[in-house]
Amino acid sequence: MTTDPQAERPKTPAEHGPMVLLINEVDIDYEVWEDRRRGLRERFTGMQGAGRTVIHAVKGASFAVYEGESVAIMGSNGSGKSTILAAIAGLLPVTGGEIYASYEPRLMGVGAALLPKVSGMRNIRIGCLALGMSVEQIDERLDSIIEFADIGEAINRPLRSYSSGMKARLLFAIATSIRPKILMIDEALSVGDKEFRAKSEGRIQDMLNHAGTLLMVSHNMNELKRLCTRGIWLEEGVILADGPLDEVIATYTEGT
Ligand SMILES: Nc1ncnc2c1ncn2[C@@H]1O[C@H](COP(=O)(O)OP(=O)(O)OP(=O)(O)O)[C@@H](O)[C@H]1O
Repeated sequence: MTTDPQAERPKTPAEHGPMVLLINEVDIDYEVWEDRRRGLRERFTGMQGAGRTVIHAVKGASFAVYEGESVAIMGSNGSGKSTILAAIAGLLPVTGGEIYASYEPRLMGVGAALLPKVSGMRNIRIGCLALGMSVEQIDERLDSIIEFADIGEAINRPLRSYSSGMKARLLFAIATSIRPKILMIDEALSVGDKEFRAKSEGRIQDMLNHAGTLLMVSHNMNELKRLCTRGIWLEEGVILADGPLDEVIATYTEGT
């Protein structure tokens, strides 16, 4: 296991294919305006106002992922896990470093961008178009997506009327309707019920059996153990450990 972020990354296990993702010395900052008013005097004299703050969410992160790998990303709240996945998906710019991907990574998160006022059915069409499917391909797959989501009549209701679990079912059904080469899951499975989790884990295993690659953020260690073989521990935006999942979980559990 590598504990020094500067040290050499773990070697490619023989059973894995070529490198599909390279994260090289990546920094990601957020700029926020915070309210620094501290009292009446400051408020009336205007001496103190809102101030610009930069949050360094990810600091010098480097790792490579190989075809067929399933990587768990763990760490405390606010350690930068979602930020790094969003940057890999191209939803956030990096402040420094580079991200290279051989295929377009597909991100599934509970907050993923579907349209709240539009029905589940129309959201399927919109989501599939965004994945690059043709209208004919969507028509072909529509029934199986609806069947996998399995949310009954709710499929005709606007998305904003869905529970978080119903939304996750629909998102997962869309995101995996064409077997993705690189799938990233950000906590999205944990909101589903037992039956949904079992079904989606089956689909993920199938994807991994077909040389797909998985990056998964979860606070549920059992879920990570079922699906992943490698772990990356991120804390305050810095990678503290990267290696076989059991070892990284042990180090993480001891260290928190
Ligand atoms: N949109 C944003 N604007 C400003 N700061 C943000 C934004 N999103 C996240 N952050 C900050 O970036 C840091 C990393 O947040 P991130 O959401 O990546 O953490 P996380 O590891 O996914 O946390 P959690 O386990 O709670 O989901 C935190 O300090 C957070 O406050």
